[in-house]
Amino acid sequence: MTVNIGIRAHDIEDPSIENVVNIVANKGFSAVQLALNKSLKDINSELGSLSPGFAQCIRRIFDKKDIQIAVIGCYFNIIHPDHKERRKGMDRFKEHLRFARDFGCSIVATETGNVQAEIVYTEKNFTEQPFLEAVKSVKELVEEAEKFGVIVGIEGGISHPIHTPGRMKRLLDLIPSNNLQVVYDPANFISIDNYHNQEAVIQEAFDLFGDRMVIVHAKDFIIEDEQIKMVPVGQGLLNYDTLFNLLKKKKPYINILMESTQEPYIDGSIAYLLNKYASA
Ligand SMILES: O=C(CO)[C@@H](O)[C@@H](O)COP(=O)(O)O
Repeated sequence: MTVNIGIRAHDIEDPSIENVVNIVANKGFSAVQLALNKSLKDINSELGSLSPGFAQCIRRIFDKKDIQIAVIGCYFNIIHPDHKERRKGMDRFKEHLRFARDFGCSIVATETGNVQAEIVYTEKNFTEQPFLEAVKSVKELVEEAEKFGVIVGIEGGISHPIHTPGRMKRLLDLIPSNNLQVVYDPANFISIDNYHNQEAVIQEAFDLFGDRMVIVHAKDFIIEDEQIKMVPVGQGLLNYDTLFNLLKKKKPYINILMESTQEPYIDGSIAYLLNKYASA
């Protein structure tokens, strides 16, 4: 079975988007996660700047090399303590939703923010209030997505209110819309307390929201100074055998997008993923 391996575009360090697309294609990737403000640094993509023409221009660059824009990354703090900042982020994300189709893409993604302005690990994120604020923000984004027939992709992680598979399931149940789906990053649900049982955490994610996974992020982790440290794919402890055994059955051809993996590790990480997927 073909495996759809891609990469986060700004992990390819080149100021020219044309060069980035060439590199992505030459490495055999099929798709990217594209963050406009990170991959198009010399083009204004701030709020109010997008248009079908903008999107089609970018889309044509990727189409030339048959590279899919699988997801548009528009990560922001959806529960930012400064409500002006939060509103700016909400409006910018909604603008991305309006023009996603013109990029040839159906998914715009974000994580669920932080009680602090900066995204840091704090258990204050795990209380009920930040969760309910995250639900309120996601609900508003999903209402916009429903108007344009596109998808809000929510990614979980331990530095956010949606920090466990259980919390992700609660969010999905509280916003019963098919315009809300999951960007599943298994490494993001790994903590210093659960990494010994990572297989159970991965299994729980598939049990609770496997059918709602639309993108998978591939990275890896090690334990350093009693902390989780993200490392390039294949250089850590993430159990890709467990992950791919479940994924291959549940979600054939899903986009698996490498993250936190830059040169000189990219080719080695691709080979690792292809080998693990083939043997799953
Ligand atoms: O997993 C994570 C971060 O935990 C990523 O998906 C997230 O970094 C993507 O955001 P960026 O577009 O790289 O800012």
